[in-house]
Amino acid sequence: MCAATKLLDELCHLTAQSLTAMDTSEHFQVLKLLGEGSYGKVMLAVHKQRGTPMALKFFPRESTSLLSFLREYHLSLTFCAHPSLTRALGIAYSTPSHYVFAQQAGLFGDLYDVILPEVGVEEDACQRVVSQLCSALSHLHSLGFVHRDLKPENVFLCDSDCRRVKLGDFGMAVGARVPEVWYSSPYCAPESEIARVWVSVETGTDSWALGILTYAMLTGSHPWAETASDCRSYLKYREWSDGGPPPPPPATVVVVGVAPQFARFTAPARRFFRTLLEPRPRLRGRPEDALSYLGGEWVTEEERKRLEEERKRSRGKEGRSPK
Ligand SMILES: Nc1ncnc2c1ncn2[C@@H]1O[C@H](COP(=O)(O)OP(=O)(O)OP(=O)(O)O)[C@@H](O)[C@H]1O
Repeated sequence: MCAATKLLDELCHLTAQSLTAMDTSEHFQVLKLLGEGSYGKVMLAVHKQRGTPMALKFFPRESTSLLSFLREYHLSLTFCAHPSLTRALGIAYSTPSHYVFAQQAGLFGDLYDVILPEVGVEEDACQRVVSQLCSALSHLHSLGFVHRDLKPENVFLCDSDCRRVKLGDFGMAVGARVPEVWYSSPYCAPESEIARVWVSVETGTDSWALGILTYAMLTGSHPWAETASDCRSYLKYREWSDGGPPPPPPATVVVVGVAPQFARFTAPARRFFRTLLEPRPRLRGRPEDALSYLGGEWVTEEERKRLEEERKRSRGKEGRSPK
C-alpha cells in the first residue's frame, strides 16, 4: 500500500467516530438538483451566512457504508488540491437519512450535457478539456491513485466553453495495483473487459478511458461497442494498432490501413489515440505522454466541414450522448 493510500485509510478511521449530526437547513439553503448518480444525489446549495455556493453530495445511509463515504470525502479533501479536480470543502455531516459532504460546484453542468450526438464538441474545446484532464489524472497517479470512472458525467464544467473543467466523483478511485472487480462501461479498458473477474488496477485504466472520452468528444459516439473478441469495429482497430507503434512526432507519414472509425483524424490525433488506446496495458501511454499531441488540428478538413454542417443542423436541438 502506498503512503497516500495509508494516509487515506488512517484519516477515514480517525474520523469515523466523530462525524457531526446536523440538519442541512441549519446552515445551507438548497437551490436545485445538480445531478443524480447510482450512489446518491448532488444538490447546489449556498452557505446561509457566507453565501458561498457549493455542491452537497447526499449518500443514502441505508445503502452507503460510513467508511466508503469517508473515503470519497477525504480523497477529495486531502488529495485533490489541483485546479482540475473537484475538491471537498471540509464540511461533512450526517442526517438521519444521509451522509453528506460539500464540494466545489461546477455551475455549468457536466461534459455529457454538451456532447452532441454524432457531432461531439468543438475541437478547441475538446483539446482544452483533454489538457486539463491529463494534468488532473497525472496528479492523482503521482499520488498512487487511479480514478477508474472517467466518463463525461464525471467532468464538471465551470463555464460554458469548457475553459475550466473539474474531474469529480472519486467513489471508484483506488490505490494503484490493488485487485478490483470488472465493471461494465464503454470506458472500460480491454484487460478488465476480457478478464471480467479480479484484475489488477493500473493507471493505464484511466489512460484508456481518456482515449475513449476524447473520441466521444470529437465524434459524439464511441469507437466500438465493446472490446470483446467478436466486436468487429474493435477487431479492425486491433489490426491497425498491432501494425507497430505509432510513428514518433513530427511525422508526416500517411498511416496505411487505418481503422475506419479513425480515418477522420489527422496524423497527430491518430498517434494520440494509439498512445492511450494501446490494447496492451504495459505499452499504453500515460495521460501526460498524450500532451505532446495537443495543439495542432485533430480532425481532417473534410470531417471539419461535415461537422460544421451537422452543428448548424442540430443547433437548438437538445440531446445527450454518449453515456
Ligand atoms: N461538484 C459538482 N458540481 C456540479 N455537478 C455535480 C457535482 N458533483 C456531481 N454533480 C452532478 O451530479 C451527477 C452525479 O454525481 P456523481 O457522479 O458524483 O454521483 P455518483 O452517484 O457517484 O455517480 P456514479 O453513478 O457515476 O458513480 C454528475 O453526473 C453531475 O452531473
